Amino acid sequence: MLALDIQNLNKNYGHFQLKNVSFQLEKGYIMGFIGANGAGKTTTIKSIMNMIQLDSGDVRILGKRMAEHELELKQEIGCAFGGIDFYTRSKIGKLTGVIKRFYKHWDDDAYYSYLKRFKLDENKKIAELSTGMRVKYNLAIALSHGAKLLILDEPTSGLDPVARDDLLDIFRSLVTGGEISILFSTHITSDLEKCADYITFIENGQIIKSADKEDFMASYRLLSGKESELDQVKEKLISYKVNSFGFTGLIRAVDLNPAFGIRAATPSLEEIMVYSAKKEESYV
Ligand SMILES: Nc1ncnc2c1ncn2[C@@H]1O[C@H](COP(=O)(O)OP(=O)(O)OP(=O)(O)O)[C@@H](O)[C@H]1O
Repeated sequence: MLALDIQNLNKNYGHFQLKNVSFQLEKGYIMGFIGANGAGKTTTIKSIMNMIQLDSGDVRILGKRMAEHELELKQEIGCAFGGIDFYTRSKIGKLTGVIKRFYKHWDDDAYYSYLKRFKLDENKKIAELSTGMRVKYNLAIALSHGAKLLILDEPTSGLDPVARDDLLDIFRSLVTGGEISILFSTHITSDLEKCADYITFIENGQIIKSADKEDFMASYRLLSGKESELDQVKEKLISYKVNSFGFTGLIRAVDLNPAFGIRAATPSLEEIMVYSAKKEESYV
């Protein structure tokens, strides 16, 4: 079953357009949503949540159309945009008392067990929470109202490596039962190498690729060779850099002809992002 199925989302802001954005997330998995600043990640997430009016497109969550079942589906979604700063002077307990009234299936036992698991003290004020604790508080809220789909916009940014690792472990443990699915956007590609099952890559409002992580990585090759070898592959490269040792360039695996005999390796997600972004600039 699909936790999330989005088809042909279009939104025109004039200077920026989401163009036929489509991708699917299977229930019980983690999808990382990557793309450069301004690529359209937040706009896509807001479209999924019906927070902005789309020009066209269809969003289905857990098999139901968001347009027709928004109130019902919002009970099953936990969404966080990094920050609950309006309530900074309230204590956790007081804020939870307000939030929980919105949810039909609120489970106090689950809430207290997540507070304990995430080492959150109800008597702390929101202002006193670290960035990592705020993310965990958001998760505790989402999980206590029975959210089956977590949509998180840059949940790990601003966290130190230990707090990030801790959160990624929590993400992995949450999807283990097969009931919960997570879509999260990030710039920190190493987080995805560690924890994502699927990767969706957006660039300039268009989905470049959405695939199983291994397939995603395998669909690109990073070539390195002597500058004299560059001419035979130049046209096929997404982009390349030249330095005193030769050149390094990214190519789609389907475009690589083994007869070229140029050294090829699997690129990291970061290299895929960097070289893909470079194609919009002039070649060096
Ligand atoms: N309400 C709005 N009105 C007009 N343009 C908007 C609006 N919201 C976002 N945009 C534009 O849409 C584009 C994509 O922004 P978006 O926030 O979706 O990118 P992003 O991939 O989340 O970027 P970042 O990684 O920097 O958060 C940007 O050019 C932005 O200026």
